[in-house]
Amino acid sequence: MATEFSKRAKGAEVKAVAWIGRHPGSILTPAAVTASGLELGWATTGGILGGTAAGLGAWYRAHPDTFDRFAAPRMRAWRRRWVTYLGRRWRNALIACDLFTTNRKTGELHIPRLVRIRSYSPSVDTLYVKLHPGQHLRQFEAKLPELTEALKVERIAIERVKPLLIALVVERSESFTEVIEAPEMPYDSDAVELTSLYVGETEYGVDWRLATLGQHLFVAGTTGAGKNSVVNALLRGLAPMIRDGSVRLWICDPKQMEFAKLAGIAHRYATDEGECAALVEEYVEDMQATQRSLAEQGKRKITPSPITPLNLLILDEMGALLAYGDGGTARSLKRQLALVGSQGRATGHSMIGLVQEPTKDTVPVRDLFTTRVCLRVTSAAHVDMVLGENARLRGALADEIPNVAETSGIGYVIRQRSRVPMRVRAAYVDDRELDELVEFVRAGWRGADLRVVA
Ligand SMILES: Nc1ncnc2c1ncn2[C@@H]1O[C@H](COP(=O)(O)OP(=O)(O)OP(=O)(O)O)[C@@H](O)[C@H]1O
Repeated sequence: MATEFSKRAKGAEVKAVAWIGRHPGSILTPAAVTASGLELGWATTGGILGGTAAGLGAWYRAHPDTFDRFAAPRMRAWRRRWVTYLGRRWRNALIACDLFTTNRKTGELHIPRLVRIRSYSPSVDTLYVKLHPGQHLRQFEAKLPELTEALKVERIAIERVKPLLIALVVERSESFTEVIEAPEMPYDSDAVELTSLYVGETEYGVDWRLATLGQHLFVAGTTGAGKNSVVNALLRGLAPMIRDGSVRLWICDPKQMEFAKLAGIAHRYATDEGECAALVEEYVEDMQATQRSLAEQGKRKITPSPITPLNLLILDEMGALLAYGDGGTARSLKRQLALVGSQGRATGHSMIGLVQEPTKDTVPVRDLFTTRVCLRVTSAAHVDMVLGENARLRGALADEIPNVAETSGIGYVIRQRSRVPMRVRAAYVDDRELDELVEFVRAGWRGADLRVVA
């Protein structure tokens, strides 16, 4: 560095010019407003500014989807940059945490600079930070608890982007502090919306809904993360259709814990590895029979009814089924699941796969699933394995969810259109509400051919 040879620090005017070079908007925006005021008149300029604000307001009200996708993240990032992390606050936090270097000759402090802020969601910001030579990600890692307090945020995670560039993923606040109540069960099958079933809430304070028809759902989360609550919330929403035989449950339950309650209302229910393999085989045969029947009738897809039901295959402990079994069974299971993944959507054969830990055995099949949910996991690497590349960098801090009961059911999904992670919480279905579901279904049971394999 040139400054190593001189005791003088860079001039303030040089720093100011460099700063303006990095933030051209800070000069160009006021300059454009002034030029417009002088050229077009102040009334016209006020009108343009007011019109822009009114336009944004109208967009916000009329089209929440596109506004939240395009405008909100940019406006939020801008506000965070200039209001929340502006100058002194950032500088003081890094000095307090000892995260700077000092020029030995001039005594000048080199504070890592915030080069970019992305604010994909209301509760998470990603801060791209340029390090100075001599600094390393490890120093930041060691100081994360102090930095979290200094910036007054909930949690910070860290990623290396490239040499001398790191990203701090800052979770500003916890969106979910209360347990979300189990959804009501609709009474009539007609009231069930198969493409939009209530599962819980999102960090935006709106319903978190998932489709079952035409979709395959993958839920990852360590033990106690609340995987079952995602499934049970969906099943409560489907209750009348299960009762009427328009939805059939095929359950592989090696653990025989919570889903054991559902054995009595399942079309097929299996526990050990051999039975599960037989169940999946039968499920695939059912799918192929439906394919033939659709071809004969010249139809492209089914409309769920007791004659052509939606068949929901629930695989608990998918990792155990795919990894620990004898090689031959696991291989055949993978082949069958690949068939369901690629062909089941038109025939009304949907899968829900639950895994405790994404491993090399579960990762290949993961791509068969159209919707993926990552609840609390034990390793940072698991997040991208479940949700896709850079999901953690964009704010999916599923490995940072504290390992306490109060966080069960909290996780992340990728928003379909923007590919940005969204923090969600599943509603909690307790034992009594699960019993209620079973009773409701059994009371008016019209599901044909009830047979428990276990
Ligand atoms: N959505 C939720 N909201 C609040 N608490 C929940 C939620 N889901 C689960 N819990 C709590 O967490 C506990 C563990 O949940 P659950 O057994 O569903 O986890 P899991 O991920 O299925 O674990 P495992 O893989 O061991 O079965 C539950 O007994 C309950 O107390």
